[in-house]
Amino acid sequence: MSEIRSGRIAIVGRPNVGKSTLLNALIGEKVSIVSRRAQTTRHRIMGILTAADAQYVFVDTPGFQTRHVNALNQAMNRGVRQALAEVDVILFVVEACRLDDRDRAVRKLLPEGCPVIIVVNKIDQIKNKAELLPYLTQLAGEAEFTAIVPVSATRRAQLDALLGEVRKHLPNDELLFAEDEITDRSEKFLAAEYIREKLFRLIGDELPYGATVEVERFVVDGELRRISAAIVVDRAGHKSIVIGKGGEVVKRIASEARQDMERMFGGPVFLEVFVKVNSGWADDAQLLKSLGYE
Ligand SMILES: Nc1nc2c(ncn2[C@@H]2O[C@H](COP(=O)(O)OP(=O)(O)OP(=O)(O)O)[C@@H](O)[C@H]2O)c(=O)[nH]1
Repeated sequence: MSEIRSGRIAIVGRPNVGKSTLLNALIGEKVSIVSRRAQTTRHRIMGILTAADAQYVFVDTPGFQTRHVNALNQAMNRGVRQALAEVDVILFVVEACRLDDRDRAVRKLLPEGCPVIIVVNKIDQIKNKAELLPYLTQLAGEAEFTAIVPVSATRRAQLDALLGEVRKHLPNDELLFAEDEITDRSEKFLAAEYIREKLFRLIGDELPYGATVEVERFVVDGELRRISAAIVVDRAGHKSIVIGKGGEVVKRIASEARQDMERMFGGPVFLEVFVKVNSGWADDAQLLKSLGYE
């Protein structure tokens, strides 16, 4: 087996060329979360693909606004270039047989010295493949690149060829992120897990059987995550155990879970935890009664 390589990859291109579709096709629908400890760049990680011989870390590029690219001032352009210069490979996505001024504006933002792979997407739309050749020749004349790879993101065609090309430019000979630093679970799922874990740790044996955690609200507000969660118990008597004297227990659960979340999500968290009695039983009893059962 060939040695493992890893590195950071940015996907850029004008709106609608298929960047999101391509990312999803490459990494699947899963969103990987990386613990704060493992974060080393100022890029946000969009997804991680760990294959047998390579780990591809896809990052977004802050400030890369191709929509208003003509209005960008020099300083902003410099910022974008700097951010892009920190990645190891850039995928510059264009649409098969289409190249306009917006593509050219994006191309101008690409930093020198970083390998650029031109990804010609949507080749499934080209009926006559002969059309592709003059287009590729035109592209080759207009942009600096290390490779051109035609693909179809929606049909998942040529993606292995693309990854093979990317791999050649990944600089590290070890994983950027170890298995235990990455999770495919959503942040919402993890939020519930953290609360559940504190609940078990702080109440332990006294924990009422059947207590569950439901995240009722998870809103990302800039850097801040606003989370409301309910600890649901079966009986009113259980509620007071979870709340504790003067709310002591639930406050501690919330505070410790919040610290874990901030570490994992890499930003401030506003966490509200309340305790709720599942009225399901009562409702069922009421229903049975109304139907004539006791
Ligand atoms: N036929 C075809 N359509 C595609 C392909 N890839 C993406 N599309 C379509 O192109 C449209 C735009 O795709 P997106 O992935 O949203 O494009 P984007 O570049 O992320 O767009 P922005 O978020 O606006 O920058 C969608 O309707 C996709 O279904 C492809 O390989 N073939």
